[in-house]
Amino acid sequence: MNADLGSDRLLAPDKLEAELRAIGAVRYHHLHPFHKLLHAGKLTRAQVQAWALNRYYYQAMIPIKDAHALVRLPTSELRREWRRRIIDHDGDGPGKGGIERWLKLAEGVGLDRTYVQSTEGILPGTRFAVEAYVNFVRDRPILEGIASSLTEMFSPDIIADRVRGMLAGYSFITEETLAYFTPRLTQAPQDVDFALGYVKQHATTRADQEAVLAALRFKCDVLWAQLDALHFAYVEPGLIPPGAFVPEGK
Ligand SMILES: O=C(O)c1cc(C(=O)O)c2c(n1)C(=O)C(=O)c1cc(C(=O)O)[nH]c1-2
Repeated sequence: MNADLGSDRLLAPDKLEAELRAIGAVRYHHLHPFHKLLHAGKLTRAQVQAWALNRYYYQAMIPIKDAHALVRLPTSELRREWRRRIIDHDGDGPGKGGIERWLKLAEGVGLDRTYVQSTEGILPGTRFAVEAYVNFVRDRPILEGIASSLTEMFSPDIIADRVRGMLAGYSFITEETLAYFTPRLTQAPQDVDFALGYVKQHATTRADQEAVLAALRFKCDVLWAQLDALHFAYVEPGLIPPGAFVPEGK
């Protein structure tokens, strides 16, 4: 347990940032065994398909989560900033944006677009974890909602590792398939610049700061739980829940 937890002293903003980063170092999903297998080229094509299919649900729900945040931001300036995130994912026209690029990734690993979009085959664990994130941002104070996006502080490193590892490890993966990730390397730092600045400025009591830290821990759990569900169903022990995606040849 954090030794400072009992203290009611306000942390300096940079100390708060350091505490946030310390959470990522021990709880972010780069440490999950499923990601280690994925990035080391050690999964089968079927297991990579299961990952792409389930992760689609996360991607598809991110703009809905961001729309919940948007309505609670009080100024045009703040809403403009948050609106950009929705456009990043939904695009500013048909065939554009992150969700569309994720569908291309899913098709690139051999999945049918309509089946992926239906979300019929996703794991219950994926559905519940992603919904918990959307509901958290809808229901909790906006400061915590913004703080929960701060896992993105840690995503550029894992994305770079993932792209390198998957290109080296799987003959069926091309740079074009992984094109989803390229804009994320600039979008995520831009998201973080704003969200981290907001949190450092608006967490003005120790209780706020603890809530911000708890929000980031919660979000790490959301990401971790999705990979637990994938690992359990498709790696070890390999128990696929009724109704979930069954890869061909399984
Ligand atoms: O590839 C990844 O490991 C990863 C992680 C995260 C994250 O840390 O939540 C996001 C993304 N990717 C991503 O692509 C993305 O659009 C995104 C939005 C958010 C968010 O919480 O608003 N996280 C993430």
